[in-house]
This record gives sequence, C-alpha cells and structure tokens, in this order.
Amino acid sequence: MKLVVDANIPAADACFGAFGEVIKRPGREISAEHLRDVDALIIRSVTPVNASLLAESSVRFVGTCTIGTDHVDSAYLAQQGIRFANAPGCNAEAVVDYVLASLLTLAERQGWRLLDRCVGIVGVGNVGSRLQARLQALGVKVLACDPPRAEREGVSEGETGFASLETLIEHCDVLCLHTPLVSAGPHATRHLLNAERINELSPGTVVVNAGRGDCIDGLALRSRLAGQNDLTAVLDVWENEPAIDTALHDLATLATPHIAGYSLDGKLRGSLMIHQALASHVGEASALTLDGICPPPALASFTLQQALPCEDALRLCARAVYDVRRDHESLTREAHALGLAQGFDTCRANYPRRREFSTLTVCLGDEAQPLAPVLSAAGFNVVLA
Ligand SMILES: NC(=O)c1ccc[n+]([C@@H]2O[C@H](COP(=O)([O-])OP(=O)(O)OC[C@H]3O[C@@H](n4cnc5c(N)ncnc54)[C@H](O)[C@@H]3O)[C@@H](O)[C@H]2O)c1
Ligand SMILES: O=C(O)[C@H](O)[C@H](O)COP(=O)(O)O
Repeated sequence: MKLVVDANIPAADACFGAFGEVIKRPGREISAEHLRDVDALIIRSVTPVNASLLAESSVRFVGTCTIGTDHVDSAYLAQQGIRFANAPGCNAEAVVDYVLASLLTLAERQGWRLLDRCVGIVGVGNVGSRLQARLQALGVKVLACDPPRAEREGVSEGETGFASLETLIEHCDVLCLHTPLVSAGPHATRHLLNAERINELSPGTVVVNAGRGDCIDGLALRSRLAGQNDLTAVLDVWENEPAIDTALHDLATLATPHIAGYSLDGKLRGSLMIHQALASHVGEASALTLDGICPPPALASFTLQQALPCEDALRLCARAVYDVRRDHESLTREAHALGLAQGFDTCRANYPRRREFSTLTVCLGDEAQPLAPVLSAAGFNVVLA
C-alpha cells in the first residue's frame, strides 16, 4: 500500500509505516498529481478533499486526524465508495485547556475573577460539553446553546438547560464558540455570530472562537473592535487561514494560529484513531496504544505548599503546563519577521511540545489542601502530600 501523509502529523511512521510506503507532504501542498497511484490519504484540516483532488486517483481511504471535517466533501467520498474517517474528540481536552488558560489570563489582566463570570457555550459537543463540565465543577455559571442537540434530544429551551443564542448574548460575560462549520441547512453556522448579533453584545463581553473562523463575521467583529473597542476577542480560528485579516489580528487581545487543540496528546490521539480506522479498513488487528506512542510529560508533578487564592493557584498550575501568552507572542513575532500568513503556518509547523492539564499531578502540602477541589475540577491530578 502507498500512503500520502501530511508532514505535520506526529508519529506518522509509528501509526502508518506498517501499512506500506509513507510519503510525507506539507498538507497545503497535497495535489491531485501526488495521489495518482496512492491507496490512502492521511491528512489534517488544511487539505481540501474533493472531486478535483481525487477524481484521477486510486485512493480508497481518507483519514483526517482532526475533529473538524469541513475540509472534506464526505458526500463525494461516500458516492465513490471511498472510506472516510475523522477523529472525534481527539483534541477536545486541549481546546478546553486553551479556553481556561485564556480566561485565566484575561481575568488577571482585566481584574475580574473567572469564578464570578457567566460563560455561554455555543456548540455543546465533544469540546463544549467538556468545557461545560470543567466550568461547572469550578462553580462557574454556564449557559449552553445547541439547537441541533436540543432537537435531537427532543427538548425545548429551558427544559434541560439549553438556551437560545440570543439568551446567551443577553446574559453572558463570556461567549465561547465551539461549533463546526456548517454552510447550509436549518442550523448553518457560517457567520452564526453575524453583524446584528455582534452589535447586541454588551460592552465588556469576551468572545472566544476556537471552533471555525467562518462561524464569526470577521469584518463585523473587526468594525465593533475598531469602532467601540468595548469587547475582548480571543481568536484561535480565522476566516481565510493562513492569510488572515491583519487588522482583526491586531485588535484581538489573544490571537493564536489555530492551535487550541495542539496538545501532543490530542494530536497523537488523532493519529492513533486514524491508524485504527485504517487497520479496520484493511482488516488488520491493531495493538498500538496511546501509551506506546506518547512520551511522559517533561513536568509530571510539583508540590504546592502555600494556601494561594483559588484563581492564583489555577493560573500557576495552568501556566506550568500551558501558557497561552507564549502562542500569542510567537504569532506576533513570526508575523513581524515573515508576514502574517507565513508566520501563521510557521508557528503551527514548529509548535512546541505541549501537554494537557491532566498530565500534571499537583501535590498539595498541608496549607494548600483546601485547593484540592478547585484544581481537580480544572483537570489536574491532585494528591495530598
Ligand atoms: N481550534 C481548534 O484547534 C479546534 C480543535 C478541535 C475542534 N475544533 C472545531 O470545533 C468544532 C467542535 O468540535 P467538537 O469536537 O465539539 O464537535 P462535535 O461535533 O462533538 O460538537 C459540535 C456541536 O456543535 C453543535 N452545533 C452544530 N450547529 C450548531 C449551531 N448552529 N448552534 C449551536 N450548536 C451547534 C452540534 O450539535 C454539536 O453538539 C469542530 O467541528 C472543529 O471545527 C477546533
Ligand atoms: O478540527 C480539529 O481537530 C482542529 O481544528 C485541529 O486542531 C486542526 O489541526 P490542523 O489540521 O490545523 O493541524
């Protein structure tokens, strides 16, 4: 078997080498001519897969080591009998870490407490529901909006905690978007946050987008930020990546290059899930495990002796694992050196090794032991020293 694999996929040899010859190519450069005599295509989200890529190819399996699937014309693949797999949930914990790290950083800069905020979550799937669980465990008030889920589960607004987007806009201090990009249909998400809704946001609202860039009307957000300068934007995803809007980039308080899900754990889970799907496609058993391909974390544990205020302790532990300010600064730095589009992809290609909150064990000395519930709610392992 011959496989073309995005060069940005970690553990590609361990996950795909046993199936045959692995040819690595930059994801944005994979083209029809690379696929003529290829059996399997293993990608991430930057390779559009459609008839024009595959019509002349012998590809029978397409696997994307990502949650999102908007880059793949799955109807075309189904019609051609080409097996398709994605990696649901693979990096969901990493995205939740990103959102918590971002909110804790904003809280410190702007002088508020995360634990006092009301957070709206739009899209309560693998990412949104994990975010909801961690925030609620911390005692943060959460409003959740997911009309497709409400419909599937046969519930109406208010009945089981789902609320409308308008309710979230009216009541939330923070609005987090975790929706997929859906272009058509009753629950389309393209420009879900449109000019009208952006204008309805109360001054001071924090908008976080770690779903897909096109779920927000970037021009409308840019004009509210440039005109009134009364919102805070945390943007990980953008319209037209990597050639994103420079003015919007400059106006965002935290601007990162689509790396919310870029924990090593999340990426390796994605590779492993597609390895398993390919093994099942070719009828082979697989013995590969995450532990087999994932190294131990550089910082596995530390001891906290002091009875710090809750949010200071949360920030300290979060930053010991992942400091979102580093990603914001490296995008700014690379954009200066290379221009925004090239800087965006350079940051992604050279992304430093990042682990998830759950890889850190925090040992609490006597005085710090009251912090156990809050640290464990945020996703850290906690032991009493
Ligand atoms: N920034 C990143 O690095 C990163 C990482 C992972 C995922 N993502 C993006 O986040 C999206 C969500 O990930 P997930 O794993 O939670 O996906 P998921 O499919 O598990 O959940 C998506 C949820 O959104 C809901 N939804 C769909 N249309 C909606 C609408 N109009 N309004 C409100 N809710 C709606 C769905 O019902 C579903 O519950 C992915 O599709 C992907 O595009 C981004
Ligand atoms: O859909 C996903 O899983 C995420 O957006 C993922 O982080 C995308 O990673 P990329 O394809 O940009 O490497």
